[in-house]
Amino acid sequence: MSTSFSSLPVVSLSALSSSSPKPDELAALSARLDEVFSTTGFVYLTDLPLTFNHEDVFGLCDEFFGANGLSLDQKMTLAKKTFVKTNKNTYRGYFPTQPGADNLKEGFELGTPYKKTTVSPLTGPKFDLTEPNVFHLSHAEFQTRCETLHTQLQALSERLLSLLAVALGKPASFFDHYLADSLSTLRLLHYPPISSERQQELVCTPHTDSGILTLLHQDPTGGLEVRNSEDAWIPAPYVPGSMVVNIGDLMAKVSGGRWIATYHRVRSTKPADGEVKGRYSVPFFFEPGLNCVVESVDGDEVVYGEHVLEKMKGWVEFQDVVEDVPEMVADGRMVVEAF
Ligand SMILES: O=C(O)CCC(=O)C(=O)O
Ligand SMILES: [Fe+2]
Repeated sequence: MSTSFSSLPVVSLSALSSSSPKPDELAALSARLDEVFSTTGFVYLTDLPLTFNHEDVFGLCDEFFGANGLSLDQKMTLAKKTFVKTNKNTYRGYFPTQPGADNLKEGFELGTPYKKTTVSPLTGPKFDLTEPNVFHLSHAEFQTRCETLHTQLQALSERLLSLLAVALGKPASFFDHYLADSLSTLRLLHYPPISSERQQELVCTPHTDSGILTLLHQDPTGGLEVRNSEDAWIPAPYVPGSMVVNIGDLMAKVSGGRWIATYHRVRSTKPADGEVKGRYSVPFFFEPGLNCVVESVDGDEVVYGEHVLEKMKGWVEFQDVVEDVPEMVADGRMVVEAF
């Protein structure tokens, strides 16, 4: 049950760093994650089993969006089809800031770096959620680092999921079928500094995340806020060395409402004098494969690809391309509504 928390809990993952983790430490970690996801839905995780520190992660943002990063023309060669009709990529790649939009951010998204061999019968070639990643030609080494970070965050998600399975009283392997052909997305985000003529309070409007788990790196700028059970917005400031991890809508349903998909938002912070960078954040959205049957503890089920296509109809960056979706998921939509 959501509580009137006034700060986010901090949980150490040091138990995962050992090559042979102690069973009692893993059991304690599983119980602690269950507790925080049942009460706040959000947690800072520290002692992360990643080879990337914050400097490495935000270095990727700087290489893409920073003063010495890609020009707007270069970024637009990677833009999704909604923004550049002649581009082929619909799901992965760049999205620019939208004039007049509530969410004032640009982003670059990549998926699991696997080589796909078949087109999904669910979406067909016209709208392909398993399309390859796109990178700028001069970015070979950047590509390797982005894809390695994706792989490490996927591996960490897998370990968190097995701890969460145990918390639900299921075998540690309960969520393993989520891992086949996973659609997980790594998103590099840049919130440009707000110009004085556009004093906008919110740069990312209140929402819950739609999927399973989100693992977020945020830079020291601050501005992330999380809503408690009394509808108060609680600041979630930068904690060095941590990631903010939260439950998505689908995982809340999988757990039968035991875990909470908590509303969150980002407020603009006043730029320091001479500040031109803005804010960087890097969410990793753990997502199952397109054909994965996601079953809740109450026995409801949905095919993940149908869930995500349904959600995309409400997302601004897919408005053009999702026109084709109703025919493609005609049967699946009924299942989604039931779930
Ligand atoms: O930028 C952030 O700190 C949060 C971003 C977010 O909530 C999202 O992309 O879903
Ligand atoms: Fe979010």
